[in-house]
Amino acid sequence: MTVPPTSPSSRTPRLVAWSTPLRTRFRGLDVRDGLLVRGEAGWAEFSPFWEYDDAESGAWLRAAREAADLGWPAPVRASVPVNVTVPATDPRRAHDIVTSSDGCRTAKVKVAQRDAAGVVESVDREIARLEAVRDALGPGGRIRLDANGGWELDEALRRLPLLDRAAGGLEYVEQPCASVADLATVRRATSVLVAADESIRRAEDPFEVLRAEAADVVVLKVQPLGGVRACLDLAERVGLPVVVSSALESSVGLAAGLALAAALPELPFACGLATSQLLAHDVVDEPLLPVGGEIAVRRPEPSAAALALARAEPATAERWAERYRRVGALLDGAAA
Ligand SMILES: O=C(O)CCC(=O)C1=CC=C[C@@H](O)[C@@H]1C(=O)O
Ligand SMILES: [Mg+2]
Repeated sequence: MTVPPTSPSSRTPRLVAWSTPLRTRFRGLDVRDGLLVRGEAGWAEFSPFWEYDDAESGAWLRAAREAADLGWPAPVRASVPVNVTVPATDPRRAHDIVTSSDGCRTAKVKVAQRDAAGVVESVDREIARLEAVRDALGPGGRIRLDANGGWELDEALRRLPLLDRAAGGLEYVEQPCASVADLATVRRATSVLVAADESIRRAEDPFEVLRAEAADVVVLKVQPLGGVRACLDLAERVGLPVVVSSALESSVGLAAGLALAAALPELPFACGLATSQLLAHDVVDEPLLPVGGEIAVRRPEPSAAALALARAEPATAERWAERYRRVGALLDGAAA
């Protein structure tokens, strides 16, 4: 599909909408979709989750324009260690996901998932998942949790010691509670390190986490934070160890996360960039997947053959083109 340019910064964009089933349900999604945008510097991805409004999607478009129009700063490393991502699934499936992760030595396990009625998953199920993941990883692997802010403070304080024990030691817990104040309390009251994700990428003021001494680690995602350069700048100003994570993109979007991880001066933790493993189809011939637990830094291009399986239906493509135009108009209006 070819559409007229929406802004002077993207003169001859070509837009292709993609869509794929997920191999395992993840953050309530069974399907992931997005838009690929071609600019003078290469292909970019614009894929805010559908529940994000146009204002919040502006940062995602800034990231796409950076990729399409400018490209990224030079890498300082040729490959990036990554974690396998384990959705809130049953122990057998969790075990399989880890053993088929091509050598990942770190697993990030989703916890605190709520069902359609809003009831949080039982700690017994979480324990069973962690035991399966530890069994699959062996004693040397690392396990981190991601609660997506889903626990109340008292739940986090009650569950974390149990989950720490079931995992045979946790590397850290990502966003155990929603508020910065609760993150700070969890950090003070337990021995488990705390990583901030939503408190950075969806916050009015990402530095509140610093002032409250609420985190040991920050998770940075290129699209929600407005691009690779914006993330490098934030990392420098925050001064805490950074984990680069995906927003469940296709390999075209993952390449931006890889570029960020490759350009950071220090990279002490495995990054959450192995999420092409969760997609049934990707948009490139050779997706950005780990080999021996690391992803080689490169920027793959979408291919007609891959898109034959991953192209969105016309109605979905039209929704994406519309959204891209609306968010672009909002950004350009705000800049004028
Ligand atoms: O960090 C990873 O292992 C994979 C990425 C990941 O977990 C996420 C991707 C997209 C949306 C988020 O809900 C989720 C996260 O919270 O980190
Ligand atoms: Mg997270």
